[in-house]
Amino acid sequence: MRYLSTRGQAPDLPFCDILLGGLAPDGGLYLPESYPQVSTDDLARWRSLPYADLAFEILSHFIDDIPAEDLRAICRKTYTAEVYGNTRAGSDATAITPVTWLDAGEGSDHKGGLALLELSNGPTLAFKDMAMQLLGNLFEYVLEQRGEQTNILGATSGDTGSAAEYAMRGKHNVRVFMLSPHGRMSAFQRAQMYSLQDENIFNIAVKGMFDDAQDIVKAVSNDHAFKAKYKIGAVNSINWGRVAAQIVYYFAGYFGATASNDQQVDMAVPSGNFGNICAGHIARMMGLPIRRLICATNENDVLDEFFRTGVYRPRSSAETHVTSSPSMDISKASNFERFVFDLVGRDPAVVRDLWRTLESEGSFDLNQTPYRDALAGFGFVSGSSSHADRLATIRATRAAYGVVVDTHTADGLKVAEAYRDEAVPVLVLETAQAVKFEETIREALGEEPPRPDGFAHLESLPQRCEVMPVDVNAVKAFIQAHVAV
Ligand SMILES: Cc1ncc(COP(=O)(O)O)c(C=O)c1O
Ligand SMILES: N[C@@H](CCOP(=O)(O)O)C(=O)O
Repeated sequence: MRYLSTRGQAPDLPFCDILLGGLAPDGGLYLPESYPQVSTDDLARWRSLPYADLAFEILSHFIDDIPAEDLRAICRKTYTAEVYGNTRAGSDATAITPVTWLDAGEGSDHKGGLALLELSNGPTLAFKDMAMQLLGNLFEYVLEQRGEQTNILGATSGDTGSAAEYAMRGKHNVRVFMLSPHGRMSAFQRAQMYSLQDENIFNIAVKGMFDDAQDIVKAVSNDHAFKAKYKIGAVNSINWGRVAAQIVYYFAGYFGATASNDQQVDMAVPSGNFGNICAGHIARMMGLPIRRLICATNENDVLDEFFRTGVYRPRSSAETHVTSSPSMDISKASNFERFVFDLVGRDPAVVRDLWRTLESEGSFDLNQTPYRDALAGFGFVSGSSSHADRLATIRATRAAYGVVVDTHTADGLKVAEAYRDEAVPVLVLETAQAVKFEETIREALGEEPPRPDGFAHLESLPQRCEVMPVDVNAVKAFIQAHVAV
């Protein structure tokens, strides 16, 4: 399998060559040259596989430059009940991504039902662990094979950072430089990252929003000489490896919620950088019977606006709201470009044109183009959720089902309810555990959320972090000072 850039002006490369990088050299994002198609036989065979073996089956369609036995071993080492054991009471850790029915719906096919797909039982209690643990093991494998090192530069709004740092800490051939928005994350998220004392982990808090941090990552990635000299790698979802690993749980969730491969489901996805739902889009393009992908945003509703109106208008950092689902405080969703590439028939010239318009005019409008009608064929619907919605959903979910959900999952549930019907069940992707956002849970419920063992004194650990202005050169200088070349 070879990978091509959404902008069409970069060389096609095999998986291991794009694994360590971020943006393609032409500023686009890598995607497989075509999506593997799953047959009914594949679905039948995969239905009963353990998660690690399902991951191997799916990923081996995308990765043909790692020997099959090595890839299988990496998947089995990654997806264990020990690594993903932070489940809520009663959930089955061996499932890795258990499905919890809130309302089981009608009959054996759960028509009209509502379920959570638990994705946040890994080491940092957010769905980012699902891909990041695999990426850590893949990085280690490929770097060992090549005798190389990498310096990861990432941006986080709260969860990617800790997931990456936990996946990479202590690895001798990887350093992590992680940019986070100063003062914008929850106390738990800050403590998770800033309390790490490992020598290969560097936390940098920039005085801006997530989008400012992501712009710095992209600017460094576009400085090809710096990127090559300092061996800059990526762990954000601009890295194809992240998206590939996230495809797997759409299949696992589908199998967990259905009894036969003739059934359809809706999947509701709390969305920010569009990486998670982009993986769902690709699973659907591969033939997984997803009826609708429900894109749920918070008050930062650029994506919802696009799916409702056909107009894409990213907002500036000054216009980006600071919300109680802070990990989704994103107004320039990187992976949206991957979706648009598919929407415009995979024509990179059209993508280049749209992104030129975006740069010059600040938005693009698909309404007078054939792509507006094409959009309907991709199964997306959308909605947004506010602070008041979030609080009401957290309260209602606790009252009706006895389950405490986090603020992002609450956004997913709120929007899912608006689309729920009697035809299919809807799975809401549970993207984080409530304890990560305990201030808002306390506001909603007047009680502390459940705290898994091992996190008792997290916020009182000593923390270290470098604070910087939003300045690409300052970040480059920091990397230069900490990397010997
Ligand atoms: C808890 C949580 N939910 C949802 C999201 C949104 O996911 P994505 O950026 O892949 O759209 C994020 C991060 O982006 C997150 O950390
Ligand atoms: N919500 C993310 C933001 C970065 O998204 P990514 O999927 O591109 O890594 C976070 O919590 O950091």
